[in-house]
Amino acid sequence: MTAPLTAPPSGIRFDGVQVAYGDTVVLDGLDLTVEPGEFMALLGPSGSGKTTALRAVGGFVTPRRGRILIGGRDVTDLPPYRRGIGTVVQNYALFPHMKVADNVAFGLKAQKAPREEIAPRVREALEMTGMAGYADRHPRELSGGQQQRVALARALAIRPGVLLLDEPLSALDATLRSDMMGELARLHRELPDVTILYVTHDQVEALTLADRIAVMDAARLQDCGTPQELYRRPRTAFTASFVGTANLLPVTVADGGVDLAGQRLTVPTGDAVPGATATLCVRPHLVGVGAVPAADGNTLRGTLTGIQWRGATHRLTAEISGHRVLADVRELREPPALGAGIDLHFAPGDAVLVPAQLAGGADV
Ligand SMILES: Nc1ncnc2c1ncn2[C@@H]1O[C@H](COP(=O)(O)OP(=O)(O)OP(=O)(O)O)[C@@H](O)[C@H]1O
Repeated sequence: MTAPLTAPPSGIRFDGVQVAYGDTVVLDGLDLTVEPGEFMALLGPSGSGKTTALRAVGGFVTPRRGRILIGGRDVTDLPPYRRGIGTVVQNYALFPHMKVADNVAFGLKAQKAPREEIAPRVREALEMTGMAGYADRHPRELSGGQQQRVALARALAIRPGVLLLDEPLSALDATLRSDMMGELARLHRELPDVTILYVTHDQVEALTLADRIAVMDAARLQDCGTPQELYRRPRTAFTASFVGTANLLPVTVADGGVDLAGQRLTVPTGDAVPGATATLCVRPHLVGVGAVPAADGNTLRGTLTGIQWRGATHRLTAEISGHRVLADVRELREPPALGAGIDLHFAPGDAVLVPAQLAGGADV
């Protein structure tokens, strides 16, 4: 009987980490703490520095400045194999000439694990990933999803304190991806001491799986919080549009609200200074159709410019004072005609004011 897959709890700390290639800084002073056992997603557009951050933890790139700590220990100068890390990348990177069991045993052998421990730990890792029946196959005899499970088993076999996952689902089709998301959520529950750093540009994966999301853009950390915090209370227009869909409207702060193209809207303004420009963020599913009394919310008058039937919902696009506003509403029995006047409304508490961004508009 082998001990279950466990690892000493070890969080990750990025301490002012800067990575550059030649003159180009691709990770700029990253400060971020991933708590022991936490599932942290690094979310951001292509080229934002997510993979570089992950590779810095793995020891595959060397920071020009700053330190990386794992479990409180400075590992910046340690080679990858001495960091106690399991890694899974997008295209599996299995050895094609080796059987599944040998692929999974690879890290254990490299670590010079005692011979008698290898077979049981390979079995255990294959069981955890639902691949126990495939030990004698070659990777080419497996589907993409199965190969990805083997790659996960290989990473888990060394009982890592930290698991690095770089776009592990992006090569899979939609159904498999959804199944694998369920599997990863289960593994996270079953391995509560393993700290997971998960790189993705897919907000659904990040929102579904992560305990917290670090939002990256242009080599910098833009925001970090729980999925709910980032979705409900984004701190920047970038976060609002990258984590979920957002209506982003350019406004001027006024007393007790904001002005949108001359119309006063009642919204919480926090410590924003009257007269300052800002961006108002309202999620499309929090926008309703019809006018409401001023005491109940804000009414926006405009013209319907688009209507999309999405099964259970309709997505309406309206032009309001020259700005595009989306409303996701329950399927309408009698949808209004394109070009017709339309009133939309939202509750003051459903709007969030963020610093002004240059280009407004919803991101679909
Ligand atoms: N070995 C390298 N040499 C030079 N530039 C590199 C190298 N690796 C990455 N870069 C550059 O660093 C920047 C950040 O790359 P990185 O892979 O971290 O981004 P990413 O957010 O993970 O993007 P993606 O989602 O496309 O993988 C990019 O502009 C990329 O072109």
